[in-house]
Amino acid sequence: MAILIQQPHYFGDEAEEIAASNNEKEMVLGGGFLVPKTNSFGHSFRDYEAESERQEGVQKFYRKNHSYQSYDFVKMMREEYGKMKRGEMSIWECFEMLSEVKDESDPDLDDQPQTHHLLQTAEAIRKDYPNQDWLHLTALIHDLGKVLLLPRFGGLPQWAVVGDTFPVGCRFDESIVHHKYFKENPDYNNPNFNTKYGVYSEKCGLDNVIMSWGHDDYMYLVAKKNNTTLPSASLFIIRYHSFYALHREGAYKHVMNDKDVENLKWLQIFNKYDLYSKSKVLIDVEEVKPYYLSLIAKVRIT
Ligand SMILES: O[C@H]1[C@H](O)[C@@H](O)[C@H](O)[C@@H](O)[C@H]1O
Ligand SMILES: [Fe+2]
Ligand SMILES: [Fe+2]
Repeated sequence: MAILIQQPHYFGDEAEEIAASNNEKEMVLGGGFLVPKTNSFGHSFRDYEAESERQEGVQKFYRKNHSYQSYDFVKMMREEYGKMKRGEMSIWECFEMLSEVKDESDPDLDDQPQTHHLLQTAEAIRKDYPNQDWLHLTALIHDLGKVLLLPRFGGLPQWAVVGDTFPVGCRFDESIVHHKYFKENPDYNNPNFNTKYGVYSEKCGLDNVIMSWGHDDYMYLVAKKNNTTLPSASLFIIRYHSFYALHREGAYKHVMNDKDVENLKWLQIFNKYDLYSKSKVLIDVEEVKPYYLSLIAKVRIT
């Protein structure tokens, strides 16, 4: 899969301005994207304690995820999957493969295929930011890394593909969902890895921080390997969209550099659409396909 697209035009302060005007819009009913109060099960979004038909499965998922995602495990996966020897395909082909993919980590989604989630995110963000076509494409592809669950990509278990992500090699922040399960992680009691900075240093930049392995980092590696010309904000969104401890809770800011701070603004905009567009309202793929194909047409397949 190759991703080569024209560099979008946007200015440093634009994210801030857009975010500010969008917040205003949210106050006005009927204008802009409205954040729903509840998910399709009638609970608040991302309520990991709420009793629901999803709760037990999600909890089991995080127990495994937090126990097995260690520094050594991630290093090994990055090395292996960085080789990119799983074949070539177009973005749309890859998108279609996600119709077979379900995400067991998500308390807000039932068993609807991931293709719906991608279209819901992309269409919601497109309505509010009609001129930022790079954001539309970013939304359409941000979860494509979940193909790792499919046999062709190694059929990885859910705990190694989905769920929130977090840095390894330093202390697991308390704000991470189901933090208690980290006690079973081999790094938890390792003095090299369980301090505030661990193997990192102040403002070293997220680029130098190793994140738990999953669909975010994989898709980022794919984009990089193909010498994508997507803007750095887009790559940042793809790579850190599951890093809720950072973009929602404000943890790990001490390792961010100035560029990260800039890109985080776009990620925080994107996150509202990624999270709150999850609903039972389905989008007609055939209707919107030509638009997304036109975006992908700016993309050269190698
Ligand atoms: O359950 C969800 C889902 O797997 C998303 O794709 C991921 O980005 C979220 O952070 C995670 O919590
Ligand atoms: Fe995701
Ligand atoms: Fe998503």
